[in-house]
This record gives sequence, structure tokens and C-alpha cells, in this order.
Amino acid sequence: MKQYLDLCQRILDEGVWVDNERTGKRCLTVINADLTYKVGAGEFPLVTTRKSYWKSAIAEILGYLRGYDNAADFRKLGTKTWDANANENQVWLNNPYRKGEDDMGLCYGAIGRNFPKPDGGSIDLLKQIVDDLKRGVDNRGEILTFYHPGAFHMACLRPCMYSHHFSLLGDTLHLNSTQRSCDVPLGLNFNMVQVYVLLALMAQITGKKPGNAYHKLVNAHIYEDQLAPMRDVQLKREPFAAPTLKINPAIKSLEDIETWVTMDDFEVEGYECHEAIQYPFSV
Ligand SMILES: Nc1nc(=O)c2c([nH]1)NC[C@@H]1CN(c3ccc(C(=O)N[C@@H](CCC(=O)O)C(=O)O)cc3)CN21
Ligand SMILES: O=c1ccn([C@H]2C[C@H](O)[C@@H](COP(=O)(O)O)O2)c(=O)[nH]1
Repeated sequence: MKQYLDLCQRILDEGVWVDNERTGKRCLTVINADLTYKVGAGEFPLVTTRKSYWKSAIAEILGYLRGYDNAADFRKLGTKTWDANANENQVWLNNPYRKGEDDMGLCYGAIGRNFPKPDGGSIDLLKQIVDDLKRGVDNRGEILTFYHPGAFHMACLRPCMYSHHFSLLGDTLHLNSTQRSCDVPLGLNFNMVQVYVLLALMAQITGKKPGNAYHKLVNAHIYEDQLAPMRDVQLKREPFAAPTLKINPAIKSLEDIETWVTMDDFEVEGYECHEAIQYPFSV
């Protein structure tokens, strides 16, 4: 939580205004930030200086792991966060590759679970990593990537958190996640939860101990219309003690994640937070 508030303050203190063509808004921006979550120690990075919708955040990462490419599937899991990008951005609505209502196109899990090979066919990157880790193998390239520049023109958005690199030290699993672009008031609130859950879940289904998750942000920004609530409301609040996350121990395999896991398999205990803040969302 402190790392999050420090980053928000740093953007206010050192940020540079940058125009953004896609959204037509200016962003106060810093380059490079590194956050660490001690997943093994149970330090769940849920923001307490406003109400955080952790179920929605977990639903998103589950949808990516399942390879979803449709906002309706995300809604069924419990989050509406892809509705706007799938259905409200004019450039995407005009894109001939868009398959209709709710389609997000070739991004995130639709790439990572089905990565196209130049010589034909595709690779399920996630399954390969799970199979390796279960056997205790870390080939120094256990990378789940959602980044495929050759598919950007077929997607509503390029992936923001685009790479998750898993490493084994003995029987402890670590994760390095990289994010190219970060909407700190809205996106990061979710992304911190997602990086934590990704390491916790992967450790659980591969029979390893969770270690640390290292989360790198490249372009970290606050949109101009989010600045006042961040500066005048959220940053004026005192954080509460961190809550803890409980994951159903019956989740034991990638197949479990693909077939029956729902938001009921996750519980947050001891979450005390300040009132909700509704930050504007830029499509
Ligand atoms: N501008 C922008 N920021 C993002 O963070 C973002 C995108 N676009 N597009 C793709 C995904 C979608 N994500 C989203 C989308 C919406 C919320 C959002 O509205 N959050 C509210 C309410 C959440 C709820 O009720 O479930 C919040 O207060 O956190 C958060 C993340 C993260 N990503
Ligand atoms: O998981 C996510 C997904 C998206 N974002 C934010 C970061 C940017 O504000 C927008 C994406 O816009 P680009 O023009 O494609 O960079 O969405 C996030 O923070 N986290």
C-alpha cells in the first residue's frame, strides 16, 4: 500500500504532462516504477485508501488465464471492465476484424493460450509453463507473453501487463511481471491484485511455494480528469492495515482454473477501507 501511495505522490511531484492521441486526454506521467509483493508472506497489496473491487480484478486475470476474448465471458465471471473497450471505442467499432458485440479481438489470453507460430499452428504458453514448473523445470524462459505486434491491428487494445516471467529457486516460485502502460488510479488498483493472485495461483497448481512478485511499470500515468480526486481526496487519507486473501485449496490444476473456479473460490479477510472514489475512465 505504501509503495502505491508513494508512486501516486511521485507522479504528482515529478510527473510530466504528455498528450495521448488514443484517448484525447493529457496524462501526468513518470517512466519506470518497481513494486514488490511478498506473496509467500501473504502481503496482499489491496488499496485501502478507497474501496477496491478485488473480485472484479481477480475475474479479469482468470479470464486472461482462460484465454477469453469476449467481454460477455468476462461479465459472466464477474467483471464489466472490458465492456467499454469492446463496445465503445469508435476506432475498434470500425475495425473489420471485430467479430461483433463484446468482441475484444486477439489480445491477452487469446494470444497467450494460442500463440501463433510463424511456421504454422500455435503454442499454449501457459500450459507449457505449468507443465515445466510441475516437473521442477525452470528453463530460464518460462514467459507467458500476451505481446504480439503482428496481431495489434486485430485487437481492441494492446495488452498493458504484457509479460509474466516465472522462475524457480529450489521449490519457491517467483514472478516478474512487466506493464508497458499503467492507469495508476484505476488500472494499477487492479493490476497489483492480479500479479499477486497470478503468483499465488501458479504456485498452488504447480505444487511450489509462492515467493516474491516483482511488478515493473514503464509508463505510469494519471489522466488529467483523475488528478483532483487523487491529489485532494485519496492522497489525504491514512491507509488501513493490509487484508489477507484466501484461495480455495481445492484448486489444484490448470484444468480446475479453466473449468470450475469462480469468484466464490476467493475470499478477502480483514478488509477495512475508505469510501469509494469514482475515477473517470478513458476509453
Ligand atoms: N483507461 C483505461 N484504464 C484501465 O485501467 C484499463 C483500460 N483503460 N482498458 C482495459 C482495462 C480495463 N480495466 C479496468 C476497467 C475499468 C475499471 C473500473 O471502472 N474500475 C472501477 C469500478 C470497478 C467495478 O465496479 O468493478 C473502480 O473504481 O475500480 C478498472 C479497470 C483496466 N484497463
Ligand atoms: O491492465 C490494465 C489495462 C489497461 N491499463 C490502462 C493503461 C492505459 O491508461 C490504458 C491503455 O491505453 P494505451 O493507449 O493502450 O496505453 O489502459 C492499465 O492500467 N492496466
